[in-house]
Amino acid sequence: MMQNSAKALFLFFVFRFLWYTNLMDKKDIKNYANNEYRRWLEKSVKDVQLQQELEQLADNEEERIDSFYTDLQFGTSGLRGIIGAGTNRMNEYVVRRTTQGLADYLNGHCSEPSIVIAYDSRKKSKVFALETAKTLRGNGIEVFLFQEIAPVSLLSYAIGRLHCSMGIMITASHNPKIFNGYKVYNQNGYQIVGEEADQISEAIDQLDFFEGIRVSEEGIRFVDEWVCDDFIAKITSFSLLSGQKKTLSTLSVVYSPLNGAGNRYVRQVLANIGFENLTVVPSQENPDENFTTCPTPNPEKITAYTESFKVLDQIGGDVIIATDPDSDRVGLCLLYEGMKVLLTGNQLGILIFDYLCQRRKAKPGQVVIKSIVSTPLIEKMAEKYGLQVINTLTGFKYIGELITALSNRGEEKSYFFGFEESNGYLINPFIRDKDGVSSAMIAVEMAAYHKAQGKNLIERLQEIYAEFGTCRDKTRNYFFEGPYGAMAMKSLMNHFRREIDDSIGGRKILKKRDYMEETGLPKADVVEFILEGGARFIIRPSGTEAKIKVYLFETENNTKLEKAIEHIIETYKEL
Ligand SMILES: O=P(O)(O)OC[C@H]1O[C@H](O)[C@H](O)[C@@H](O)[C@@H]1O
Repeated sequence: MMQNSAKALFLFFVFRFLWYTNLMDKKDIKNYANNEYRRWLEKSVKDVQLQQELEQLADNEEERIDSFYTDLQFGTSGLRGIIGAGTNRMNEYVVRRTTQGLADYLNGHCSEPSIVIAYDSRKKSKVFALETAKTLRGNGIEVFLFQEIAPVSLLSYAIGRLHCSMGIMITASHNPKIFNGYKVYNQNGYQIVGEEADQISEAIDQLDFFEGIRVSEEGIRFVDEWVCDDFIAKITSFSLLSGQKKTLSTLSVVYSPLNGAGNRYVRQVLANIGFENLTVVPSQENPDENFTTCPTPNPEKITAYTESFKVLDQIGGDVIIATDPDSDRVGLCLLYEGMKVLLTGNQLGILIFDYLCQRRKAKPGQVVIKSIVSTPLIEKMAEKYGLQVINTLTGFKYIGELITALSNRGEEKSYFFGFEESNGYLINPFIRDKDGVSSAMIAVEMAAYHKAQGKNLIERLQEIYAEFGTCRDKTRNYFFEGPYGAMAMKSLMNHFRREIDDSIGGRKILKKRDYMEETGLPKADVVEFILEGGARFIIRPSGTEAKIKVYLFETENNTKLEKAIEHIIETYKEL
């Protein structure tokens, strides 16, 4: 007879096959989830807390199904899920199983593996970091654990400085407080991709949540303070205005770390370059796992700036800078003609790129790396300076991968800038993920530099549009939650892939690119449309949240196209 865990594993693979081939119906999903739920109830009799959480799901079918219909999978940026009981949730069991799989992989590939672990200010981040550390120790892996919350970029940096084989960051980045997550970095400091990610996922899939996990509390080492100081000094060294107090003093900045890890680092770096007019938003200065005053701590969203606006109104000031809880994203708002304007991630990317081109002599042939969903205006700007642009799929890990390839060829110096429309920037290749700390520094310098010349950032942006052509960008998000939402998203993507060919929103389709076919990039569930009149849009399911994302690029404001796309999407929501 098949052992229980082997049987569960077998059923899981059958389920996974049916799910991916879209052969499951709602009844299958329900049955699978309910079986798994019952198994968790049986297996966790000794865990009082888990039993209580599971009992709460007994009368809540929707939540129960969503918690158990699948396992959390590595997406754009690691595992990410709602905190709670279940295979599709972030909890101690999921964290230990993931870590055990990672340990199995690493022990099979490395002779003396070591891992550095960081975490942000979220609910359970420290608990999950400790569980991760114990599971690694149980597998004989050397562990360095940060003693305090740390930005993603510091983790990426620490991997190299401590000569580790990998790094793990416990965070759900900019998501609301109910989420947490688990990002895995390789020895080069970027998040796992391709075959390595597949092999790690396979190692995890082999495991049960309750058996075969080895833990030990012995021998966890902490990361020394010098690593943090070293990181701050390194970032300071990339300043392009350091010590130019006359220019820097023209600007007044309000900064919000959005209750996350950026506070200490952004402040220190700005102090180091001699920037003094900084006011930190008091209610968002210290860690707050509830994100009480910024329920969605995402610098892409105007609502993340509500508290900053109050401070700006009190003290005056020119610019607001915000970094998200793991401090890999940065956003910028400014006062323009009496209004508070939030720059899009693309606009901020364009401005930083422009500033770097002006201040750091670009050498022809140097490389700018951006995702396919980030503004194409960069290509026109790059042409002027003789820079080469490389496009990647969404996920800064692909930018990290390309930088590493450059570095392996001894061409690291040819890296100029990397960016994604989702407010992710990297001005120097010393780390391999987007960095909110150095980006905050450069954004402040850039605003001061233009202000000293009598210009604000909107005026500079208009000059850029005048030179290279206007490119309006809009990113729209459409949420499809739960297992049936995931099925609807699959059908919706198939609709755009197969049914939309001639025109949309009154615009003729000139070219359509399906990234599931050969494009030179890894296959991905993305479809791109190039339309007459210079418009273009891309549609894809998010790899970090349960939503469809549409990225529009147009020369003029065209709501007809947006409405037509939206109409199709809304139809699928009702399925
Ligand atoms: O569009 P998504 O799959 O949700 O990803 C949006 C962004 O999420 C995270 O911030 C990743 O680190 C980025 O690389 C990615 O661009």
